[in-house]
Amino acid sequence: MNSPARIAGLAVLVAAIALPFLPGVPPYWITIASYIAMSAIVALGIVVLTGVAGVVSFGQAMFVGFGAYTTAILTTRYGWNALATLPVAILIAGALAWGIGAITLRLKGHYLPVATIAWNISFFYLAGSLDFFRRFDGISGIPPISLAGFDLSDGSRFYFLALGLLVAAYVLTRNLLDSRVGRSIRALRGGALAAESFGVDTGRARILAFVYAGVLAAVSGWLYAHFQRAINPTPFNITVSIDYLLMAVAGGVGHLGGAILGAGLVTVVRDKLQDILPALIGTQGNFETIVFGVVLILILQFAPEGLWPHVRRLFGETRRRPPTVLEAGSAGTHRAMPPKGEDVLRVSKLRKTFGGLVAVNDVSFSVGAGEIVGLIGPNGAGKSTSFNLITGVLAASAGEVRVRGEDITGWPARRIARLGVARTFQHVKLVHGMSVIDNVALGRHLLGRASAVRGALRLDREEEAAIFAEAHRQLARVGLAEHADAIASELALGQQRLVEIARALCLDPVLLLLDEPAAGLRHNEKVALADLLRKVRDSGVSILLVEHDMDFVMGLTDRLVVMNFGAELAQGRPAEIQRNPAVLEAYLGSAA
Ligand SMILES: Nc1ncnc2c1ncn2[C@@H]1O[C@H](COP(=O)(O)OP(=O)(O)OP(=O)(O)O)[C@@H](O)[C@H]1O
Repeated sequence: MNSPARIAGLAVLVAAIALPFLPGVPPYWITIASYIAMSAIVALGIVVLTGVAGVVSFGQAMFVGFGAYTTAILTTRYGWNALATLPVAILIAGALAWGIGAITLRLKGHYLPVATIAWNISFFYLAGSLDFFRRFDGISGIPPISLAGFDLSDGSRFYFLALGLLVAAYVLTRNLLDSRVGRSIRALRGGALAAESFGVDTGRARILAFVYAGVLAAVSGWLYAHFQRAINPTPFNITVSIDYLLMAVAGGVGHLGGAILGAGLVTVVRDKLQDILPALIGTQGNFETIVFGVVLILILQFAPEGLWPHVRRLFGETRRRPPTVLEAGSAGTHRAMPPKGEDVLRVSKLRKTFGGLVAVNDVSFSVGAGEIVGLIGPNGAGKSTSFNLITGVLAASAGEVRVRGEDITGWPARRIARLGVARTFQHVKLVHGMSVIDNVALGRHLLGRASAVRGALRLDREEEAAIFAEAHRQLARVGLAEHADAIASELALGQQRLVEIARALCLDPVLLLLDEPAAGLRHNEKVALADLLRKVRDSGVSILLVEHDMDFVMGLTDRLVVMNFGAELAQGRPAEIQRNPAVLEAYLGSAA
């Protein structure tokens, strides 16, 4: 438990607490340390938003402004106590972030960062133009934060308040990312399609990350207003937003520790350069901005992931271990399986066109309860497209898909997953930076309930224990128990396919769609996989399988559907299909 990294972290915290008590420490250092704490709170939000969720925002200073103006207006104009304005600042910033996020996060590519710039500039000029915000003169006379007669806006007391809020923000953020909702936010980068297929509302997860970052920024703004005791639009301008982003990037935008390191580094270096450069050059000017830019370019050139991974390596890697709770007892409830004979999946006249190309041409077939059906055909026959139509990844051009009698045509993937439809992908879609067991646990997203708040406050441990117990059980079923803590992308491709199967089994499916599950597996691994799939079938689960390995398919499936050029060519038992002249001609013949 007491890893060198943990001890180093505690040592930094103890040093931060001891700072004001050290003999000879000038008050100015305490002021700088307070600024670092305030900036680090904003940068922590950027780590969640940009580093984890992959949303680049150039507008975080605006949310700092929301927090600062809320408390400035409520305290100076309406006589509120400073402490009472904090929850209001959080609510207002959260609500505005939700609204802004709902509009802006629909934008793709570079339009999104550009939109955040536009919001920030608009806010700057709005605050600078409206009497309500006292224009560019700003609001002065903001009272200190006081608790039971203690002035908390003073020197080291303010520093401890800022440090306390930074520690709280750090712990809450770490807990959040380590929770069910956190996994869905972590899946946004690279794994959004797979996450949707397991019931994650990725649009909501993005907004949540945006709101969380906005709220942290507002808390920092609240502190700032009471520290400065006067505010105007300048510290909430786009240039300051860029500073916050640079802090996170220089520290390491994918790491919580990087936010604190980056905030410290940028604040101290900027401060030192402001002192040194005018003396060196002999004239006043914003030279530190130029040098600062060069230093940052060098950091990004030689440490593109920021400095944090290098610092962490000095103290040895620590990988967060998810709860290993095989002893946690119940792994959760299991879905009632459909009775034998029921059509779990019925596809009727399904059609998909891409421009002039008919990828799936009026295909009809069904999969019965507890049946393994193989969907085979030459390359480009339309198998994967059919999978994507059934699971809601693509919208059908015509036709109908029913799961257990329910017409699911046109449903989004995450809604279809709720019916117990789980899948793997032809091109493996795991969240690469996440551990194997976290990836598998994502498959159980729908069976959890814990909200972001419960996760951040660690009130979700019982549910997490059940989720991970099931994830470990399914990982052991596919023979990868010993790889639970590995990073998913470190595994061989065949093993990654097995992780996808474990993730799909975690959903407790009634219908499992496997796209080339045996590709990349060795012979004995294929035999083990076929055994597992038979057991899964025998437990009542229906399986639809796309596979090119004919020995694997013929030995495993109960029935086959053969496609060619998007159309259905034949259906029947494997032995019949092997003798079917049309199939031999179109597919097996060409393969021979
Ligand atoms: N998003 C897309 N846009 C345009 N064409 C597409 C798209 N997806 C698939 N296609 C085309 O649709 C046809 C069917 O492709 P699909 O991937 O479904 O075949 P497949 O049977 O799964 O092939 P393989 O065994 O090689 O994976 C192909 O001609 C393919 O190029």
